[in-house]
Order: sequence, then C-alpha cells, then structure tokens
Amino acid sequence: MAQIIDGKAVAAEVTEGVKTAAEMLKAQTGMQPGLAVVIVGEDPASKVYVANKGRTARACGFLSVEHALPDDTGQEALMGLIDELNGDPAIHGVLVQLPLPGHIDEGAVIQAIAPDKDVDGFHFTNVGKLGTGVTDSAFVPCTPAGSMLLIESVLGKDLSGKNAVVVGRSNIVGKPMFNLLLAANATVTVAHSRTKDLPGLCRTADILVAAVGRPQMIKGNWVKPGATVIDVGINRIAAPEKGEGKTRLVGDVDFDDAAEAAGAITPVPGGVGPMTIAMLMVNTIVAAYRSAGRTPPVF
Ligand SMILES: Nc1nc2c(c(=O)[nH]1)N[C@@H](CN(C=O)c1ccc(C(=O)N[C@@H](CCC(=O)O)C(=O)O)cc1)CN2
Ligand SMILES: [Mg+2]
Repeated sequence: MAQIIDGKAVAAEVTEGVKTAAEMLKAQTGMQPGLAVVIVGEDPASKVYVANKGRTARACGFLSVEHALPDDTGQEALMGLIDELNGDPAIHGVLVQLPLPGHIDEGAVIQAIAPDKDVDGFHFTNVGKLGTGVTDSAFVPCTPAGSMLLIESVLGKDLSGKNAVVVGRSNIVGKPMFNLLLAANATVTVAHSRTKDLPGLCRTADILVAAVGRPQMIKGNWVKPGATVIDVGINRIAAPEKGEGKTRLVGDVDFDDAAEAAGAITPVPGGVGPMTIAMLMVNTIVAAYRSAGRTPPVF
C-alpha cells in the first residue's frame, strides 16, 4: 500500500511559515501584506474557494479584501476594479477567481493584472519568466507550485534521472507543471487527449501528475510500481451509497486502484487542493517582501 501524501498537513506547515514571515515583515517595516480577491457571479464552488482564501489570508495576518461582483458585471467595470487594485499601495496581491462568466474575456482580465501583483502567476510576464528560469522575480501558479512541494516531500528537490508524465496541457496546471519538473531535472512528457497509448506512457512515469478533469480516469494498471502519483483533479460525482442525490469528490485518478501500485499518492480531497491556497499565501507574502525591497524567505 502506498504512502498517502497529506496535503492538508503540508499546507498547514506552509501557512505557519507564511504567518511567521508576515510577523517579521511587520516588525521590520510596519507593513502588512494585502490580498485582494475578485469573484464575479454565484458559482458555489468558487464562492467556497474564495471564502477559504480570505480565511487563510487573515490567519496569516494579511489584510484580506474580497470584491464580490454580480454575474452581469461588464468587462469595463471589472477592468476598472483591477486598475484600482493595481494602484492600491495596501494591496500586494490581486487575484480574479476563475472561471469567469462567459461574456467576459478571461484572457484580457488576466493580462490586466500588474505582473508584480499577479499572485496567480497567470500573466504573460510571469509565464515567460517561469519558462526561462527567471524564478527570483516570477510568481509560479499555485496548484503546480503546491504539487511540486508534495513531490519534494517524497523524492527531494533533485529529480535527476526520474521520468515524469503530466497528463493535461492547461495553462494553469499542465504547462507550468512541465516547466517546474524540468527545472528540477526530471525528464518530462506532457500527455493530452490526442496522445497515443496513454496507459502505456503513464506506466513509464516515476512521477505521474494527473490534471485532466475526468473523474477516476487513471487506473491502477496505468501506474508504474512505486511511482509518485499527484492527483490535481477535483470532480464531484454521484454517491448513491451515501443516499439519494448525494455526491462525493474524486480526483482524476482511481485512488483505491492506483494506491495498490503507487509508492506515494495524493488523496482527493486533502491532497493538492489545500496546497493551492497555501501557495497563494506564499505568493502574497513574496509580493509584499518584494514591494518592500526585501528578499523573501524561501518556502
Ligand atoms: N484564479 C484562480 N482560479 C482558480 C484556481 C486558481 O488557482 N486561481 N484554482 C481552482 C480553484 N481553487 C482555487 O482557486 C481551489 C480548488 C480546490 C481547493 C481545495 O482545497 N479543494 C479541497 C476540496 C474542497 C471541496 O470540498 O470542494 C481538496 O482538494 O481537499 C482549493 C482551491 C480553479 N479556479
Ligand atoms: Mg469568456
């Protein structure tokens, strides 16, 4: 049976470190880190994530500001708010919760965030810096950054000689995950819906990262014995065993099946998800240290 990687515990350690770093910054400069989160519309899951971000930010000692805008908010009004937050000296991190309603041009919104406040790491400037290894002034997207810390907790920082397969090529997870694994010296393949013999490719992976958004797609016989499996998926499926109309969360990996083969594996919930919010706190404290002209601690 595999080691179950406890993302909740690692995330708690990370946020404790962020809290200490915030206290140090306050003692040295009087500054309080500030995080602004913008949400448009009523998506229930997004509302939960935004509430968790605010709660965790306050627990770290940050100023936490939430802007909840109605579903019919126009592009111009949203851009105007981002402009305001970009210019607000009390705010060091600006994040727009995704997905946005369909009438809004998501790409334009992301590119409107000042790169030095882009704590999601989605702006072209930060994407380019990560891709070219300029990580001392970049922000790394939270989910891939958190996934790397979980991999590190099992295998250490240097992944030389390891084969990594990332299933999924999204801008938010798959592509930055590729860059981070490559920077850690892994040999990385990115697989996607057009990949030939996906099960066979997955079986070559010492590190298997699943980020496809398809419930329990990756089966136990896709997993190389002893592999480290990181499940980024969060899918809600029907759970008739819990009662009529009930649901439960599952990942992109068939957990029980894959845990038989894996050396270490993240659960859903309690794996990568909590790390996403912890790494947002890291990016925000880093933004605050940089704006104070100080070198941020390494997490
Ligand atoms: N602007 C952004 N939007 C979105 C991001 C993001 O990083 N930036 N990621 C996801 C949603 N997300 C954070 O925003 C997020 C998803 C899941 C979790 C989490 O803790 N999941 C728990 C389960 C929670 C549940 O019960 O539903 C877990 O896996 O244990 C945190 C953050 C899309 N949008
Ligand atoms: Mg759109």
